[in-house]
Amino acid sequence: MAGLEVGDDSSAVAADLMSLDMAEREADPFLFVQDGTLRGLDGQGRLTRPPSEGNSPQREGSSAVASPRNDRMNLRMRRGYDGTSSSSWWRLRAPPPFLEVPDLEDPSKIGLTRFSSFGESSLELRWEALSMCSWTGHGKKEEAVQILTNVDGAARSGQLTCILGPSGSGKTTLLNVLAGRQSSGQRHRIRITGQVWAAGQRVDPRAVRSRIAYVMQKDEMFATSTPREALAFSAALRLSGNREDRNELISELLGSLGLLRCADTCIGNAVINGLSGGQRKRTAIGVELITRPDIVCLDEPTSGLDSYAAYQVVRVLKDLALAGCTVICTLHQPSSEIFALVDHVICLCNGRCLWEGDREQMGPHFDKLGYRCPVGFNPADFVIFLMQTEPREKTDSLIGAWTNTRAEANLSSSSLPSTSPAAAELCRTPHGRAGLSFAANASLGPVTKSFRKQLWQLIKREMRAAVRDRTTMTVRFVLSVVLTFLFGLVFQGVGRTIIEEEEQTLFDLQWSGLNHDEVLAMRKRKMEWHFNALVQVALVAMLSACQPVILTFPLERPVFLREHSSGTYNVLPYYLSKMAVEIPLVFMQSLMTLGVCYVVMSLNGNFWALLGTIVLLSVCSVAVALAIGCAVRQPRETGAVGPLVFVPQMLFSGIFIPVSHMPAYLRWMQYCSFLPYAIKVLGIVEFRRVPHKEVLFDAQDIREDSLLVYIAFLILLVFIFSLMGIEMLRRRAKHLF
Ligand SMILES: Nc1ncnc2c1ncn2[C@@H]1O[C@H](COP(=O)(O)OP(=O)(O)OP(=O)(O)O)[C@@H](O)[C@H]1O
Repeated sequence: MAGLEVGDDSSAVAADLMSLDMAEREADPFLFVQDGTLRGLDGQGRLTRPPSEGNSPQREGSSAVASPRNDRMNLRMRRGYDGTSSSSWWRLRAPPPFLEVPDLEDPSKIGLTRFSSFGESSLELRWEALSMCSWTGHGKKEEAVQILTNVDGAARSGQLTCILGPSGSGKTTLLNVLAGRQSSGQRHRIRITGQVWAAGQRVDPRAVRSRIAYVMQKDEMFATSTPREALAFSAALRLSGNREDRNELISELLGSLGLLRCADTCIGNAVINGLSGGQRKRTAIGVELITRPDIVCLDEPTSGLDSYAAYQVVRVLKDLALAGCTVICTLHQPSSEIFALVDHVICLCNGRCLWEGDREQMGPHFDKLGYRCPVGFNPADFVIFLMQTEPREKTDSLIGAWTNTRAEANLSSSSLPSTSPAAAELCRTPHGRAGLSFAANASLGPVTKSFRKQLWQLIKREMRAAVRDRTTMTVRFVLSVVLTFLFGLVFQGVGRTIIEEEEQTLFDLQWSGLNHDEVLAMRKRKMEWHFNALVQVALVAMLSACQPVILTFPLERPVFLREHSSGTYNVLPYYLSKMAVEIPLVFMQSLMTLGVCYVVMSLNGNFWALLGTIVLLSVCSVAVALAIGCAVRQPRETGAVGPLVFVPQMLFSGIFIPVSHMPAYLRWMQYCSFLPYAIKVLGIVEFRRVPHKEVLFDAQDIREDSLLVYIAFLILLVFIFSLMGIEMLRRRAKHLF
């Protein structure tokens, strides 16, 4: 933004404004002075917020109103600078354009104004002798892999702590353990030992992880949501308080993260155009910051970003730390600018701590050990390079030297944390800026919302995604239309022919030169064609219902896992929301498919009964597709496993060979196949009025009196596949952390 320069004739005012700076800019995100320039007026040019109350008694009740006039502006400040309460007007030079939105994208101009609602937590996180061991292989081949060995360290509030180290040194593992996101135990074949202390008390990070925000390396978010919607979703499900307070917090976060300009742009992904990498990362951070956590852990927040975008992200983290949070992140290769923002460094090498301390101390420490960082070199690069290029014995001796230094320091220190076994509640003490500027939001605390609220928020998001995701919507309906027309034209009028022929007497047909057996054989053949037409309708319904789920669910699953791990919602409402949005969509698809086929193929059965069957079949197909998406280890496997499940459905549909003619040991598979049941129901509805239908029914193993059993089986399979999906999703979520 263009600032307001204090004119030469207003040097006294400049001095006043400069003195105003320190207190004001901390209290009011829209007012601070930098290099003699008043910055941060709102878009209307009004300074609407009073300066901080309580910081300075003589400023109580003061206010400022600014208005542009030509290239100058008048700033009137009603305040008691000199103990009086007089009103004064000062002329300030205002370079055009004056009415400009604050440039929150520029970190240098935001500085201390960010995260004003984050109160100071004065929380120190310490860890001692953290070790993690994992077992791989089985039996004689079982092997223990030591991933972390006796790692000590600390991270303080108000500081940006960075875990540095080469690839595979254990940075992510350490961060996961500290954030309570590392599973352990017999089942996971992982053992974690050591102690973690927060605010002077021993804690199990897993028990307090709702107070620890964790931003994963990959930005897993709904591509069709905007940053504002993503934050609103997170706030609606994770915060108490009323909507106004939540909206205020969201606006503050969007501003603090520099996302105001793109707040209403889709986040996007590889397929959908959207935010830049840096904006996406800042959105991911914002989603986790919504609960205003005490501790924020970020895994490689700069990976995949260009140097400036990476700088912007780390600048945000620095401001978050300055606002009072304990911020810990892993960094792979920080640039000099980024490294200059870091306060505290933990160097990991082969799962062990090589050094830990304030950034300024890093150079002198290695210098003392004979490793001087050349002038102009990035110290972070220098140390990482050192860890990778020095022989193992050297790095081991460096680690040993650091361990000894630390042990000596510990012996001489009497400030060891208390050993109370009770898990400390990681709670923020609202004082300082938090109390001043965001008192209204004190009511916003992290909560778990009711099942109904979770379901409603999830359905809203799913519906938005379904409408906005044009590609999937196109695939959904174009696939149905193309296949429907193709099959419709191939089987054109198949239903009418059979009825017309039924109306002819056998006698009439025999006049055409055919004998009785030939007439019956011809009728049977035509009935089979008619039946095959129904099978094709069912196939179109089944494939067009499962395809969009197979396309989109694998991409969404990591989002679910992230949100579930942060306690945003549970498995059941998530699954039900997917079903709740899919059912109306498959209903429309089925209506379109059957509507066209009914007319073009001249089908005879009751339209609504046929439609009901097609919808039930489609829902079953969706449930199976979801179950596959939940079951596979990697989302991309869905595409390979899908055909394995859907192709055998056709085998048991009776078009190729009746089930009764299949080998006995394969026949059980028909009970797991939903397509044959749907086809049998369709057959019964469609051929109800057709004479000699028994011939077809016998060939296809269809029993007219079992209609309700077939329908019940279909409904049962929907439930079974849904339960399987829910259970597998639950296991996946449990296995993650
Ligand atoms: N659950 C596990 N079982 C076995 N080995 C593991 C497990 N988790 C991590 N490791 C191993 O521990 C080492 C450290 O992994 P980690 O992901 O923490 O490294 P990193 O420093 O974050 O690497 P990068 O910078 O490449 O992400 C690696 O060799 C990894 O293969």
